[in-house]
Amino acid sequence: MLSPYVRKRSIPWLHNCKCSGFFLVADLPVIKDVFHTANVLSSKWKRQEELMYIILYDILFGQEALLAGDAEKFLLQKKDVLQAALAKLLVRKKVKHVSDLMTSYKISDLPKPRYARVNTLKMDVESALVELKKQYEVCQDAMVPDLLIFPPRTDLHDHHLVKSGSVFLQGKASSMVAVALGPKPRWEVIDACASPGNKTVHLAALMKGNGKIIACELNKERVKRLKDTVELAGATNVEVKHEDFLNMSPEDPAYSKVQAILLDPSCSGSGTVVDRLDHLLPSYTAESDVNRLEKLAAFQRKALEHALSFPAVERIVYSTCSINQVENEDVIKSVLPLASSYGFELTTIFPQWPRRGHPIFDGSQHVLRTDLIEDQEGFFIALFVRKGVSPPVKHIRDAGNTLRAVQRRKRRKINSFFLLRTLGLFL
Ligand SMILES: C[S@@+](CC[C@H](N)C(=O)[O-])C[C@H]1O[C@@H](n2cnc3c(N)ncnc32)[C@H](O)[C@@H]1O
Repeated sequence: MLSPYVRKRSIPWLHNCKCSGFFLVADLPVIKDVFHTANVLSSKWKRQEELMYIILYDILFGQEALLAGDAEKFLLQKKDVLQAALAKLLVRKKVKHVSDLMTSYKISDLPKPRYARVNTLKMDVESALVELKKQYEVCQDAMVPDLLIFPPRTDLHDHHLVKSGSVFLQGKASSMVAVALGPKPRWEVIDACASPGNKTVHLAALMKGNGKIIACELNKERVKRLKDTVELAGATNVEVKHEDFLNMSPEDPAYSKVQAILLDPSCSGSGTVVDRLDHLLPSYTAESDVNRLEKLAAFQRKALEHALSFPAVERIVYSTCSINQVENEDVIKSVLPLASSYGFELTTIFPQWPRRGHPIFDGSQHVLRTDLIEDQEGFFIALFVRKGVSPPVKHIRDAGNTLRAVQRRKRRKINSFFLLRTLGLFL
């Protein structure tokens, strides 16, 4: 059953929620500040923090008549102090009405929701919702259909659906990548830098377990992790390869039917919270950071150019969990001429998403960014779609061979001419 404070408020992530009612989260900073200012909670009541929040909400803004238990009685006795604290808060935030209080809080102050993706290879979204609603307040994301949104701080780690691989704990930005690629069920797809495999198994689910996914991973230890994820997800259409993606030849007949590539290469991870502590490491220097970024960007560019050269590929999605332009827009900009020569164009993904790429090249609005603070992860996603016809690799090779043969014949003719002339001189 939903709690009495269920309401949908005008905060960004709830706009992405398919359901109509939701939690109090938008009011939570106000409630917390009132408690902090009033300083009325003994340690006994502090241990029941969440309950206190609900009751205080009802005392200040809700249905006081419904309050009956001990905790309610305790807070009702403190009503004057709590109302005075609220009045102080209005003065401090320089607003007149309680309704204006919310807007005085920065979005980054608001608690953030949790996400989990339903592995549709094992369970459909409806059944997952029914099962999870027994314990949690949950709704479906409006942009990524197999993604579920939970209230902040929901802990699903030990839930049986997570342990059995029916639900994966995957963030929204990360879940947008495979959806952006949009593979069809019978396609052949390469996941170029695959481990730990969250996007690999998402691809498998989107392809309904059909077709084939070649999941490539360079690092031996991480190959094991990838295999575990694939097994947990029950993704039987995945072939795991311990290989350097750059060594997978586009001319190899084994890849002649590959229609899509997901390229999520190693990156600085600056869009994830953990990486923001990098600068505290003893080895950190600004210079080492620049060198590291340059090396990463060089690899990312090379890998993207390599992906573009597969002859039958129609769609390539490039993503990073980095907020650095050098790993994102700069990489895309640098491959645009090559992409265009192969017939690829950047194509808009999730047009309803407001945060687009930095405007450093024509078409930067096609790519998207997610914000580290507001969206919890700083991701970058770009999609190339082949619109024109590119000469298959074999033809490029044949054309190259023909050119070289013509040049050889020309050289032979010239040599023969000089030979004859020289001979003529002597004859
Ligand atoms: C950002 S992680 C991929 C995360 C993965 N896509 C997911 O969503 O679970 C990048 C992975 O690429 C692997 N990698 C780096 N260079 C590679 C290469 N040349 N070929 C294949 N894999 C590579 C790394 O070992 C790492 O596991």
